[in-house]
Amino acid sequence: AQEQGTSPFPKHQETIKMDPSDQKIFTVIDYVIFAVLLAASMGIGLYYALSGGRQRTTQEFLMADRSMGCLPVSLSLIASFQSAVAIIGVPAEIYTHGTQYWFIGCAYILGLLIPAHIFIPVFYRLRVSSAYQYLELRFSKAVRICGTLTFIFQMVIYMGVCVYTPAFALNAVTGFELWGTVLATGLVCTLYTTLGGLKAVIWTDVFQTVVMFAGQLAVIVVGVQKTGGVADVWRKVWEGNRISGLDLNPDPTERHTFWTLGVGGVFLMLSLYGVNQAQVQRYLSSRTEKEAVRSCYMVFPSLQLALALSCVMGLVMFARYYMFIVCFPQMVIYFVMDMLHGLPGLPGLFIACLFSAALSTISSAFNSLATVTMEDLIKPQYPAMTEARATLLSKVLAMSYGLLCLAMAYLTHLMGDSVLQVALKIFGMVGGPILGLFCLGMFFPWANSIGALVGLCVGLVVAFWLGIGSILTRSTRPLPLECSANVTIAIQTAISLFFSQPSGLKRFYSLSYMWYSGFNCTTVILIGLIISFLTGPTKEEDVMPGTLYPLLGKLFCFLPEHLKKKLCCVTPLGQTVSEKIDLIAKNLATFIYNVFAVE
Ligand SMILES: CC(C)(CO)[C@@H](O)C(=O)NCCC(=O)O
Ligand code: NA
Repeated sequence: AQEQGTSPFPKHQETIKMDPSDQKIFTVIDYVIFAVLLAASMGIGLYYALSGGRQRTTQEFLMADRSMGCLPVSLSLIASFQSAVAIIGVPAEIYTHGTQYWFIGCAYILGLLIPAHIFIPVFYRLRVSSAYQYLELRFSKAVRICGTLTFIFQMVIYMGVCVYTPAFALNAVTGFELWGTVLATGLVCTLYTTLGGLKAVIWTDVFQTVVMFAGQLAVIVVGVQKTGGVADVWRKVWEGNRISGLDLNPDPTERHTFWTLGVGGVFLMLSLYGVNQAQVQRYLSSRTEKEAVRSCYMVFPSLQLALALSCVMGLVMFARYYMFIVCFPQMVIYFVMDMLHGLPGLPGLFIACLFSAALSTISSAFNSLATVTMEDLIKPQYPAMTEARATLLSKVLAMSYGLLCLAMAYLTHLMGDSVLQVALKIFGMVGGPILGLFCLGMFFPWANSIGALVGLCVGLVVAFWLGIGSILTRSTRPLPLECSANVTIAIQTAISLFFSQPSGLKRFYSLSYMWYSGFNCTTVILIGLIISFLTGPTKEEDVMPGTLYPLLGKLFCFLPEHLKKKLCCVTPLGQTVSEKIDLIAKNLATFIYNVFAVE
């Protein structure tokens, strides 16, 4: 064991291990608290399996009967993408690089206003059940399927990272059994998601978000006390240069600046809060459109609070261990255990906080994946399927994705330890092109189906070229694979030689990962528009009403009316036409399903 205060950190990660039985970090109360979290989540699942409509329709299982109020929806919205990755990763980031990352909070303003006033009205008024249904209404079936597959890909990798990260960090510090933890998380989550459907997912999210905040708050309060009070913490982080001013450096390769975080972050937020099925499904499960918009607004303060808590935790941690330059993610867990041991119940609360964060994210992933697989891939093929069958199948799907999640955790394990950057890179590399696809459809009436398809494909290829290139050219990282190290080195050197030759490309690869969403979104829009104009742009009259948002018309509001009409879509999207749109959408959807039923 290490001595406190003097040198808690050795150079090697393995030696930060604490033996739980040796130091008595966990008492009975801690285990009880953790068990209560799991039991309560299971209980909520069971409650919704046995009450209400008893999850006998897909409307209830996947859409929560479209009856949710704005408070549970808003807490559930922040829980979806706030996982243990953020709880561990953000303090580590603040510790190592200072508070610059905090400026991502600026991106929350536009990143939530735009979804609330552009994306939610479009999706809500079309009465879709999956965001990808929009792509079929606007473009074609092929675009819908490609969009769906891309989303599935994104969420499947992401949930592997989510379930693996807390288990790995805990294992490294407290000796918690790694695969036991992964299995427990995956199975508990699969069970309540499969039993209770979206209602259970949303209500467990509410409960878990509260636990998440409580755990972080406990660490901060105890941490500040043990490090000598607020003034002392402030003095140390100030002297340690951890309070960053606004960095206005326009260089796009600079990792974190106001521009990459505050502007690039808006695109990241749009891809998560605007078009990601997990979130769109929550908006659609709201009672009314107004409630959906209100819940989006309510995300703002909660998300700021979540960000503030994790940033402050990083600062307190710095005040405690300022003599060490870098911070491993596992160090955050070490810090927490160092602070909380000897205070029965609190270590358990923090473990519950970590798992709340993880559970609420993967449950959203399971349910949204089941939804898109059902609504976008299966139902259109078998439109005559009975409701009972469809519901059973949805449950089987939710469960299968749960098991797939365990497999993905294993894959993440092979890729080495992954934290904040990995998660945000996934959002940018796969979520960015999806965002581009929706923007292309909503804001550009000329875009056609071929343009959308080619745009998405090119966007994904460029995204992966950029993403993989950046990993391979920055080869200072230690190799994560122990087992087949030789083979890995050989392959890595070969690929990095291929990737790192021209110096212009090197600059391209070093683009800040915070720009990935914006860059990839733009690629899809540009390629989509070019291909659309080459293959014959769609006329505004031919676009299904209600699928367009007159963004260009609003941006160029100063132009004369006839020019605006010629240049861009000016179709109004008022509440008055919404019922008409509803009807057309429904008719068209029925028509499409009937066409496929005949085939
Ligand atoms: C999605 C953001 C950027 C919003 O602040 C944040 O929640 C975050 O950094 N998430 C990291 C991914 C995760 O926690 O799984
Ligand atoms: Na979460």
